[in-house]
Amino acid sequence: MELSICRRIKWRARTSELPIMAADEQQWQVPALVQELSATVQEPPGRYVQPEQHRPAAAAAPPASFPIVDLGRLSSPSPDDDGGGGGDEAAKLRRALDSWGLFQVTNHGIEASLMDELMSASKEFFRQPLQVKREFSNLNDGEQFRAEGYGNDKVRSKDQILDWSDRIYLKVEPEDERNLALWPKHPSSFRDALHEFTVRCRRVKRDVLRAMARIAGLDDDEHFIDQLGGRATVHARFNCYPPCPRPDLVMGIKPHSDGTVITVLLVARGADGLQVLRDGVWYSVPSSSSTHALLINVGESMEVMSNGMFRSPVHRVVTSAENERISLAMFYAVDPERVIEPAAGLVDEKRPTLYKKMKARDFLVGLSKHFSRGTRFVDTLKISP
Ligand SMILES: O=C(O)CCC(=O)C(=O)O
Ligand SMILES: [Fe+2]
Repeated sequence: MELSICRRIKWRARTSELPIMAADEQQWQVPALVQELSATVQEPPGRYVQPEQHRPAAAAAPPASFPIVDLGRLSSPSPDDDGGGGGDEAAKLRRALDSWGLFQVTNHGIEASLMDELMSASKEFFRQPLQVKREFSNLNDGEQFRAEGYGNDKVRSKDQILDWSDRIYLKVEPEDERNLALWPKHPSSFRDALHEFTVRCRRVKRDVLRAMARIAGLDDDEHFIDQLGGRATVHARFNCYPPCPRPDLVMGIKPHSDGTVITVLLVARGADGLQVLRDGVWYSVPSSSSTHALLINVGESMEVMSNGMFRSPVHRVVTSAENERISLAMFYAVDPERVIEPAAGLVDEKRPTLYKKMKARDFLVGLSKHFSRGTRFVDTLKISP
């Protein structure tokens, strides 16, 4: 009884933006949940307000040529194949990789109904009362942070500007008892839909990585897939961006590039807000819900493995005063015990090794530090010519 009251008090402290108290030095590490703030405040608290130079000014309109790749055609080479596999689609993918590092895929074989079901189950999860969501909190005993679970990202310093979003972060592969224990049990459709989506996404990842190996000119189509290793991890990150009374002041997620090999992104119907940086300009990524396309973006591990041939794009999410945004990012990462390094086939006299190699486990540690600062970890691995 004592213990449960104590936990409740800690949790209450977390749900309102209390001033930092000397009596509780750790208070700043446990900020409010943004859903709670969204329902109660007229102005975002100071910790969420970006300095003027980082606020989201209006983004440029998306160019009409934003890349869309037909995955079915990409993975079944046609007679007019140019050697890159998948004919026209491979050429489109090559252009997408050279330009944006981010593209939509259609004809990916995942039913629209499964995608819709997973998005509605996620919405339903976030809509539940706090005490239900709390069962999956990413805080042990209300204060000890762990990556998996429901809540905020780790707060690393008192002056860190916080993102206007809450998230559920789950390890979906390897799918074992320990990881499954952290998956939400409510709503009842959540687990089944996530499991099914995880299984169906494997093929999407495989086909994209094969096509990328061919485009890179590697002898072995399976190179990038093999580099993931036997104990490769897949994390699912469900992002919830509640409406913000001042979208001009905050970031849903601050600029970052993903640390993955690739990320597969599923966005709920009609949810705008994702932007990608190119040549110093922010572009809105078109919302793809009507076509049930998936978005794919190159991660920093791939940037290293391809020796800089495929660049990982910096992206961010801006919020809206009216609409909530829900998205799911599936992060495909290298087995933590393996080393991430440029493919030997992509290193020669003309193109020397551009990135230092690093054990995937250490890479992850570096990444999470840089994520909270809004800087690119992969830049620290660059070898100057
Ligand atoms: O919500 C989105 O569309 C993007 C999310 C994202 O960039 C991430 O989770 O890494
Ligand atoms: Fe991202």
